This record gives sequence, C-alpha cells and structure tokens, in this order.
Amino acid sequence: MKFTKMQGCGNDYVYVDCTKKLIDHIPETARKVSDRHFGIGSDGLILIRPSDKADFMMDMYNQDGSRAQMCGNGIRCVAKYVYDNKLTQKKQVLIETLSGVKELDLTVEDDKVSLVTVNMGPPITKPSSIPVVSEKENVVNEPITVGDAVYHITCVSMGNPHAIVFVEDTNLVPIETIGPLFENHEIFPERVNTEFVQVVDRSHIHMRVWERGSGETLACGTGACASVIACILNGYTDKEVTVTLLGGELKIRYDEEKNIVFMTGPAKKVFDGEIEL
Ligand SMILES: N[C@@H](CCC[C@H](N)C(=O)O)C(=O)O
Repeated sequence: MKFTKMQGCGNDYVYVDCTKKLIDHIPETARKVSDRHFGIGSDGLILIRPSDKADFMMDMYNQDGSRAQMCGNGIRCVAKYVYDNKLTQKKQVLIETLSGVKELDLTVEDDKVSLVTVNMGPPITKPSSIPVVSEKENVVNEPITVGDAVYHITCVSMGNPHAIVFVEDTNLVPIETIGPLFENHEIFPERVNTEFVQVVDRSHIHMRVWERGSGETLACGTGACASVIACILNGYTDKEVTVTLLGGELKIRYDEEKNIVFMTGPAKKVFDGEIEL
C-alpha cells in the first residue's frame, strides 16, 4: 500500500489516496500502520476518498481502529495532500467528513500548502448531541468523579465529543492514568476526547489532550476548538485564542454572530512510502 505520512502540530497520520480504489480491512489496517514499533507509526489512518457533495471526503480512523467523525489536524493535511499532489488546483476546497462538509482556505508558498484555515462549523453543547449523559441544558463546569478524585468538566462537540478540564498546570496532569478513565467513563456513551487546559491569559491557553482511540497525542484540532468554546462558556478568554499544544500552535477564532469556529494551523508532509500489509 502506498502512503504518505503527514503531521499537523505533531498529530501524525498515515494518508492513503483512495480516490480511485478503496483499501480493504480498514480498521485492521489502521491498527497495523499506526503501531510505532511494528508499523509506520502514527496516531491513526486517514483515507482520502471521492465525494458526491464536496471536492473530496476525509475518512479517519484512530490508532485502535475506531472511526471518528472529524479530525481538525487531519483535514488540514488532506487539503495539503490534494493540492500539493495536484488532485485539485483550488485554493478553497470543500471536504466532506462524517460531521458534514467543511470549507478550507489554503495558503500556498512555492506551490505547496503551508497553512490552512478551516471553517469548523458550529460548536454543539446540547448534552444528547455530544453525547454526554446529563439532565442539564449544557454541561459547563459540572463535577464528575473520575477514579478517586472530583474534576469539573465542560462538554462540547465539534462533530466529535470533547470534555474539557481546567487545570493550574498542564505539565502536572497524570494523563496516562486519568486519560483512559475519562475516555471510558459511563457518562460518555461513545467515549470521549479529554482536553486539559491551562488558561495563560484572555487570548492564550495551553492544552494537552487524551484522544479517544489514540491516547495522548501532541495536538488535537477539534480539541483546540472545543477548548476555546469551553473557555468562552466559562468566561476565561475572548473569542480569538492561541492554543499552545505539545506539538505546536493553533489559532482559533469564534465568530459569535455566525456561530462558527475557525481554526488556522500548519500542515506538513513527513515522507512517502510503501508498506506490505
Ligand atoms: N486528532 C484529531 C481528532 C481525531 C479523532 C478523535 N480521536 C475522536 O475519536 O474523536 C483532531 O485533530 O481533531
């Protein structure tokens, strides 16, 4: 199988061009290629597929083979892949995902995409749509017992589910221990991505993430958007925020009038290759 390894803020995936032919055994292939010792090594697998409602479709799978609705860092790399490989000449590209069609604006330097802005659509806060089990209208700063401690969570969907926890210092979060407990907590029927957020000031936050199906990753685009919405709901930041992640920076802007979140960030190719499955 021919592939390209790409990364956005260190959130790395294996990308396969399936515009002409789809691959078989997709969840198993995702698990195989993601393995950092016996495979290529990645946070998951992203297939670029044809679409009848957009220019292309992004089909994304986590490291454990589970399929996700959306991937913020992944979709920027899909845009770079299709432009740099001349599958399109458009600098405004429409990409279908399992959470709807997204519009992307490409910044091109020396004929290659360097930066991408994505219209990530509206944030969703209705508990049943996230989904999170709750009697409340919104889950904002609500207590939850995880292991033997109580945390306060704010829940937001950006097409996929996120729980945001505000902390004093992201470096001190025992993420390997508590991440899986949040991910598999009974109040999240489809599991959850968990972001640990430290507010620096009204336009800057630090974030670490435990991703559903992939564990700790160096960045999460949908998670950065959900975190900024959580900051706004809790009154911690303004509507334009720089999110510092372990693998880089994303700029997030919430247009309140249109109720749309915009994400801007880099997309990079690491290498091309071929793997025997
Ligand atoms: N890293 C991604 C999100 C990938 C999917 C997520 N793990 C899920 O299962 O919802 C991003 O950049 O948004």
